[in-house]
Amino acid sequence: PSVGVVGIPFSKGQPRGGTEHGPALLRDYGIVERIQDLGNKVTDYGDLTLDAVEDDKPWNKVKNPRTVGQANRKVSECVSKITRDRQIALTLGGDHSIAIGSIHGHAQSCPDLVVVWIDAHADLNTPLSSDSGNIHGMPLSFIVKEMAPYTARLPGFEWCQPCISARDLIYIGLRDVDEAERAYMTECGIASYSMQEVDKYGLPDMMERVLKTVDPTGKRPIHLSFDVDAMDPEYSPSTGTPVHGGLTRREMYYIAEEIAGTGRLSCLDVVEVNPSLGTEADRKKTVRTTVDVVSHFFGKRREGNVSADFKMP
Ligand SMILES: N[C@@H](CCCCC(O)O)C(=O)O
Ligand SMILES: [Mn+2]
Ligand SMILES: [Mn+2]
Ligand SMILES: [Mn+2]
Repeated sequence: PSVGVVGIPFSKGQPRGGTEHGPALLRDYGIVERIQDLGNKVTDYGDLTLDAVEDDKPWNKVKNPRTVGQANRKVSECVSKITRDRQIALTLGGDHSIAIGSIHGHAQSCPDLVVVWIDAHADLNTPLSSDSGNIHGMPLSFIVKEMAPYTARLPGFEWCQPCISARDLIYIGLRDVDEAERAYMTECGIASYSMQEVDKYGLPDMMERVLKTVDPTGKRPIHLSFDVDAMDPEYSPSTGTPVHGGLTRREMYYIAEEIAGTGRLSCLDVVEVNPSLGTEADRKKTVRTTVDVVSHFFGKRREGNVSADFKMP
């Protein structure tokens, strides 16, 4: 399959500088080459140029609304173009607010997409429910149609219409959900497989349930939004909001190989790698694990791979 990679050097959805260096670090550790070496045809579109909006006053507690809105409009245009050209989009973040543009753009060319959100957090706060005011904790409230009554219209988001139904979204890995987010999920009927369900069902049964729930016909394009903080901090320490008791490297490999096996991965977000956090060893561990996991989303199989042009020796 052909893959379009775009770097989204962005950090204004949260207060810890450093996620803007995520794309460069992932590239330095060979994320593009690893995907190419698996036989994928890869086009690297480079990094988006994202500017801060002058005098971007908070909206209530919400920080950098215009800057985040403007950036996501660009993300949407870019992802829309990549997916319209029938390429799998790979967006390298950047904080998780970039998923607003990524899902919006993907939905322009694949309106029947489903979203699998792999994260320790629900990222479903609204501008009024958020305690932190960090938009990386709110992306899905701008995207899920049933959330519209609760989501205030922010300056900079005039372009953004919600584009998926609650039944087209499913979570994996939740273990740090705010009260309002839990209430919204119940109200809207959003399905979730938290770490409790991961342990209760085990991955094989859980992944079957996830895909059956969100895509029973097994035909719909998959938007996989992967927040590296879904993994246990043991594997991905350099991230802004780490939470203990997360997914292991093996568990992420399994999930990635099952998603890849559907042949319907249509956009992958890889977000919240923050090279500025932790020790040099933490940074190396985080980016190496992330690149390894991403290779399994793009065809790497632990049973072994044989390239198309392999000649039996
Ligand atoms: N729920 C917290 C933490 C959000 C973490 C965001 C990450 O998952 O992208 C908040 O709203 O600030
Ligand atoms: Mn997130
Ligand atoms: Mn998270
Ligand atoms: Mn731990």
